[in-house]
Amino acid sequence: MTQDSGISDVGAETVNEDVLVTGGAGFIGSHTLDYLVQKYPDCKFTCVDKLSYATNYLENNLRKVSGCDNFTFIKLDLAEEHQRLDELINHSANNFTTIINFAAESCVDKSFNDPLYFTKNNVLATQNLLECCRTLLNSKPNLRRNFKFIHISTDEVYGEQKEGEIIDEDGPLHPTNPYAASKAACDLIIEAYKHSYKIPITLIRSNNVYGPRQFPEKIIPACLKALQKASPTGIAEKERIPIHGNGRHTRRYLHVLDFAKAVDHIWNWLKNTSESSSDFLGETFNVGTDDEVDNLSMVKLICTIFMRKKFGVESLDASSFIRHTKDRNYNDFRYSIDFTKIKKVGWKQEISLEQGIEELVKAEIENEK
Ligand SMILES: NC(=O)c1ccc[n+]([C@@H]2O[C@H](COP(=O)([O-])OP(=O)(O)OC[C@H]3O[C@@H](n4cnc5c(N)ncnc54)[C@H](O)[C@@H]3O)[C@@H](O)[C@H]2O)c1
Ligand SMILES: C[C@H]1O[C@H](OP(=O)(O)OP(=O)(O)OC[C@H]2O[C@@H](n3ccc(=O)[nH]c3=O)[C@H](O)[C@@H]2O)[C@H](O)[C@@H](O)C1=O
Repeated sequence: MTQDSGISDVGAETVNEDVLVTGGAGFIGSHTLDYLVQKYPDCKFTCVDKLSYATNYLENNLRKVSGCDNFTFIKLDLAEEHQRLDELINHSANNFTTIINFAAESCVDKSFNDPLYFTKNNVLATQNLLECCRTLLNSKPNLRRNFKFIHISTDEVYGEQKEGEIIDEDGPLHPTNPYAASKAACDLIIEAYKHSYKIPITLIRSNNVYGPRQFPEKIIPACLKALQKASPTGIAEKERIPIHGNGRHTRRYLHVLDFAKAVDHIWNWLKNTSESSSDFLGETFNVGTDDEVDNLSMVKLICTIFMRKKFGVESLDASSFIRHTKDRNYNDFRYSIDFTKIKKVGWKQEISLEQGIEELVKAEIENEK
C-alpha cells in the first residue's frame, strides 16, 4: 500500500504561526501535517503524540515531514503527562498561536471492550490541553484575538439519522457507543471552556475519513488487507473480510486529503474571523460528503476493482470474499450531516469515493509487486 495521499504539489504560502498538532502521528493527523508543513514553510509545526498501536502501521507516518526544518516531534501522552504538556505550552521557547487537536482513541469496535479507557484517554487528553490553554491565555491576554484552537470531533456525536433526516451543527448530541460518547463529552467540556474562560475553540465534525496508511481495524483498510490473500476465485474462509451483522448499515466516506484541506480552509477562515471580532468564541463545522454506501456494497466495490485490476476477473461471487460476524453492541445505521456551512467558507470535496478507492486499490496492488 502506498504511504502517500497524493500530496505533492502544494503551493507554499507565507504565513508565520507557531502550530501545535496533537495526535499528528495518527492517520488523519499525519496526512494533515503532510499537507500543512509543505504548504506553510514559514510556520513552525510541533506534533505531540503518545504513539499508539495505530501509528506507524506500515511505516513511520511522519516520514515525509520528519526531514522538514519547520517540523518537530515530541512523544507525549496528553492524558497522562499534564505537567510536561504545560511546560511545552507555557514554559518553553514555543509561542503557540494555533492548536489542532486530533488526539483520541478512534476505534469504535475497541471502545465496546474498554469503554473506561476511551473516556479517560479521550476526555483527559482534551481537557488537559484546554487547561494548558487556559493558563496560556491568562498569562497572555493579548494572544486571545490571534489564538486559534481547532478540535477534531466526529459525526458520531449526533448519533444516527433516519432515512430522509439531516442534521446541522446545532443538532442535539446523541452518541450511542463509548467512543462517540467520549467525543461528545469532549465537545461539551469545550463548550464550557468557551463560555467560562472565553477560549475561542472551533470544532470539526466529520463523516468517515479514508485513505492511505489507515489502520486495518476500519472497514476499507480491513478489506484491502484481506484481499492481499485473495486468489482469482476468492479468499480462504478464515481470512475473508468480516462484515458486521447484515452489512446494510451505511457510511459516508471522505478522502483524507479532502479532510486535510477542510482543516486548512477553516484555519484560514479563523485567521480572518478571530482577529476581526473581540468576542469570537469559535464555531462548529460539519465536514461531509454525499458519497453514502452500505458496508456490503462498499466491500463488493473494493473486491470488484481489486479482482479486475489484479487478475482481470470481471465478475465475482461476493460470498467467496466475505464472512458475516456478530454485529456491534449498537451500530449506528447511517449518518447524514448537513455540511452547507463549510462549503460557504470555500471548501468542497475534490476526490470522489470511486476515484479514491480506485487509487487505493491500484497502490495496494503496486505495493505487493
Ligand atoms: N477516522 C475517521 O474516520 C474519523 C472521522 C471523524 C473524526 N475522527 C477523529 O479524528 C481524529 C484522528 O482520528 P484518526 O482516524 O487519525 O485516528 P488514529 O487512531 O489513526 O490517530 C489518533 C492519534 O492520536 C494519538 N493519541 C491518542 N490519544 C493520545 C494521547 N492521550 N496523547 C497523545 N496522543 C494521543 C494516537 O497515538 C494516534 O496517533 C480523532 O480525534 C477521531 O476521533 C476520525
Ligand atoms: C466518523 C467515524 O468514522 C469511523 O467510525 P466507524 O465505526 O463508522 O468506522 P469503521 O470503519 O470502523 O466501520 C464502518 C462500518 O463498517 C462496519 N465494519 C467495520 C469493520 C469491519 O471489519 N467490518 C465491518 O463490517 C462497521 O460495523 C460500521 O458499520 C472512525 O473509526 C471514527 O473514529 C469516527 O469518528
